[in-house]
Amino acid sequence: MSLHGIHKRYPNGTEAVRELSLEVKAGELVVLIGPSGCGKSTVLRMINRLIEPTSGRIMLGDEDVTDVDPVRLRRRIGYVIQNVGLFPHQTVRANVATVPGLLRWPRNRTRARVDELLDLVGLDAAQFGGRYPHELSGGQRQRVGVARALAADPVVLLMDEPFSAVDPIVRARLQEEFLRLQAEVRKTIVLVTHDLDEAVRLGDRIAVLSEGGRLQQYDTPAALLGAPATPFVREFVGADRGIRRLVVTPLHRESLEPLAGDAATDLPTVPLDGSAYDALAVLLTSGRDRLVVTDDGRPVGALSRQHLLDLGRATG
Ligand SMILES: Nc1ncnc2c1ncn2[C@@H]1O[C@H](COP(=O)(O)OP(=O)(O)OP(=O)(O)O)[C@@H](O)[C@H]1O
Repeated sequence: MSLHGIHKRYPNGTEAVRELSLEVKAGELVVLIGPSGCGKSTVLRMINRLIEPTSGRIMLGDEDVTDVDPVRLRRRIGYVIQNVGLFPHQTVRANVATVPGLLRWPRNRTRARVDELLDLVGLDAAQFGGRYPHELSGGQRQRVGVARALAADPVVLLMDEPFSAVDPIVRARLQEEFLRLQAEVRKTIVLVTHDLDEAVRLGDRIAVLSEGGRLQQYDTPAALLGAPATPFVREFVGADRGIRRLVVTPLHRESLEPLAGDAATDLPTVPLDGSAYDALAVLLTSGRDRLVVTDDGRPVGALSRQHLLDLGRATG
């Protein structure tokens, strides 16, 4: 999908997006981030034409979305928003079945798809399928929202602050689950957030926008944190970017310290396929100074708190 010089001027004269071009590769998760009012939601809603661009083109494959009937377009583009927007008087199953219903799928195909999706987002269909939204927790509602957006196998998924209405612990879990889900479905996703940690954790690439939808940098999380392209980005990613960079720093076998008898102790462990940030989190929550790194359950090396903090400094 690609945006070509899109521009939005609202009737009151606000230039929400002056001119933005962006290419999103198939199967890639791109995060739009920037200060409040910089035009993130406007960009997202132009993609599914809840808002009409004043000028510019948005291409989905080789089709210009401004040539497509907006209602049909929205059936091909999943949309997840902050407070989910589930239909309150419909059950979980009926909510997830919304788009297949509009597309007039046969009943048994819809039913199978709904059960498959509830399973995919970690909700037991037998237990939750018949409930109404008010009978769910915030995190469960959010999962139903994601299942509903994926129901008709959309080409693109748009997500506007999808995890911000839940508390930080639930949010972290939803983010984890969502990463696993995305590894399975590999959708082209554009996600808006104002949370840099979320952007770094979820994004394949991050687009940092400043006022008027101006693109300051479009890069991988590691590149963005390691080499901010403009003073605006440097300011935006902030002084603690060394710590944030740990999120995208893998635990290389070569960077571990030798075990030296640690394996026989009760030190906390972290798997080798975790990040340096996971390791630091384990240390900080356990209050220990050292941990053991495991591969397939077997100890392969150790890491000290100091070593991890040095890693953050060296890469920041
Ligand atoms: N319907 C509208 N009419 C006029 N101006 C609008 C309208 N919607 C948004 N704006 C203005 O357009 C600009 C961009 O708004 P937008 O909601 O896209 O920003 P955002 O980056 O998503 O903000 P936030 O992070 O606060 O949600 C803001 O200055 C906003 O006041």
